[in-house]
Amino acid sequence: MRIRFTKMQGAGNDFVVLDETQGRLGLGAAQYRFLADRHFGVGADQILSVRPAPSPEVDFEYVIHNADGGEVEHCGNGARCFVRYVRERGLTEKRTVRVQVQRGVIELTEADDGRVRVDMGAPVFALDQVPFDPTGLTPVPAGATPDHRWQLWSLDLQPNQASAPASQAQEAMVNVAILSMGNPHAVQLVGDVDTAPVLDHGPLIERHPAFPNRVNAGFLQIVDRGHVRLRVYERGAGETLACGTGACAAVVAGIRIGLLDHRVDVQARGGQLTIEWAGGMQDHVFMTGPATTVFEGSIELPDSLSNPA
Ligand SMILES: N[C@H](CCC[C@H](N)C(=O)O)C(=O)O
Repeated sequence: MRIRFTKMQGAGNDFVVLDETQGRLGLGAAQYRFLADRHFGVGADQILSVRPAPSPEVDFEYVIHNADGGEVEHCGNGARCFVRYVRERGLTEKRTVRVQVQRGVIELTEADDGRVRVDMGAPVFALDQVPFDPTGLTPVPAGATPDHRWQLWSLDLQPNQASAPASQAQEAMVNVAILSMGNPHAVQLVGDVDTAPVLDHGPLIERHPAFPNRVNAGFLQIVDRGHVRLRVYERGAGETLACGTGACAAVVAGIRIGLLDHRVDVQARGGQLTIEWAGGMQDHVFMTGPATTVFEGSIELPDSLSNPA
């Protein structure tokens, strides 16, 4: 089957976007993995599907699959590309678009300067909704350091000696803040993102048994109360050049710990995002950033992929 696609990126987080407004393509995990494959397919961190509104309250449905083929609840950088896509293709004239995602409804607005502002919804801190199972884990004592005003958890990163190469088989204890932006995040403070063990510890955190649905692992460097640097080892995709929900989770964690103001510029490896959160448990998080169409194309999906994965 040959399908058409649009390649897009938001701060370097890249996507294959599929127009399913005229009907479903009926793709499965193996076909999403193929599209995301940077050698045999198109190459992307996530695959975004644009679908018709499932109810009169919204304008579209937005479905996200990670590079590993798994469907996920939310994608912030993808949301900005979504609104750029539907406006560029004339699928809507609206400047503010309401979109149904797995976690609920989000509002996307294309600003005059070409950036896109997304209402990312409220963060979720209830551990069972992340989900996160603290059984057997050690809570970091609140006040352990002057800036720890929020419960962090110590994770024991026992690499699987059998699979981890000797260079990576380092035991480690990391203190993480746990929250959800619709998708799960574990954020830790580091002194320098450039030297943080993102590729060593990222996979160990992603698959830590305390996260029944796995987790996105954020490495947050505080520059000052209005500026941070961030790297994210994403669930189902590995380290990406930017992670929108990860930027939201990291800034929310920094504000709750008492280290950040309510509007923060986040410098990711692929670009800059601006995150705003007033700090109330019901307050929504707002993200502003770029969205770019890179190219359009078509690709033949091998018939062998159509068999159930
Ligand atoms: N890897 C994420 C989904 C994509 C999130 C990220 N690309 C963003 O911009 O928010 C997860 O499994 O929850």
